[in-house]
Amino acid sequence: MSVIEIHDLTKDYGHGRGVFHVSAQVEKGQCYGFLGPNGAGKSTTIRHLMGFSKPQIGRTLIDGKDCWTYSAELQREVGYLPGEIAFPTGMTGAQFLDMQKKMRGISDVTYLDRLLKRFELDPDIGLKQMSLGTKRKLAVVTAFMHDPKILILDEPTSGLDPIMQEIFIDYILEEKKRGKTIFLSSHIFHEVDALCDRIAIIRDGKIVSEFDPEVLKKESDKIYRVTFEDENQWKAFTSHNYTFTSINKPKLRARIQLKNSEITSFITDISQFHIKDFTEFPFSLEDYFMQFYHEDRKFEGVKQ
Ligand SMILES: Nc1ncnc2c1ncn2[C@@H]1O[C@H](COP(=O)(O)OP(=O)(O)OP(=O)(O)O)[C@@H](O)[C@H]1O
Repeated sequence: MSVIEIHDLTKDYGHGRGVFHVSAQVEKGQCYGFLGPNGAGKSTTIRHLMGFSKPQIGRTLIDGKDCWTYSAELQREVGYLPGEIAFPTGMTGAQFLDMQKKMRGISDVTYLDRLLKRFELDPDIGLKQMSLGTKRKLAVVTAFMHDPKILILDEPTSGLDPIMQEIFIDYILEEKKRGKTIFLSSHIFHEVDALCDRIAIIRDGKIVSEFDPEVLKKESDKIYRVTFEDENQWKAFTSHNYTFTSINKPKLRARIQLKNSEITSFITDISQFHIKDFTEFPFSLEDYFMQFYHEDRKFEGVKQ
């Protein structure tokens, strides 16, 4: 049994909005990422995992329990970091944390103190006076103060500065090592790449690709950029029957995309040319992702 299960989840808000037949499984100790832009359906999926919303079709389960039926129990146990959080006004961060401690029945504050230190959060400030970033840190500490086994994170690092983003990523990696199961949504490639064992790309409420990023990196085509000194050489090269992803005449450059099996013959071919520069572009999750969002603009021709 997987720790987190999404089966055929559908919520149709009309006009093509919502999520449609989404399925995913997350095993114990795994970090699963939902990658997509605003409005793709990430928060809708997460709201169903947290039992805030009832599926029209399909089901979501955590630890084998239906998220809608067992919503109160799961909401207590799971570490949930919402995309946006509205804090009450008229109290300090410390008072808010005290309230949360009581609600959750936490008496041992060792883990909470560790979190406050780690995220450099001074809770003795009024919630109203807190900057957006500080509020975000408070949301993080609140979500994890009970040291939950399962973390559900909606765009976890949005609103954090780059240093805090790194601290957060290191923290999640450590939690993963401690065996926690994590489901996160994001539109930040670096975050997803650094954390996730499996990634689903979501577009218009549907999963359009699901993969293990390590396998994809190994198996994906390679991109090389070749720059020439001489226009005739550039012309001869670009008239070859390769898959060119861009051709730049003013700079006498071309980018080509090769399957692993084509590399040897390419190296033999290219050795006959006078080359000014030869660069391999490593696999990029962003480029892979963009394929699904720019399918109609395959040949851009202007990349440098
Ligand atoms: N309660 C609702 N009623 C109507 N439409 C909704 C509702 N909730 C979400 N939607 C629509 O469903 C689509 C998916 O929204 P969702 O919030 O899941 O996207 P997202 O990928 O999390 O993006 P964002 O980062 O902008 O929240 C959007 O077009 C949104 O406007």
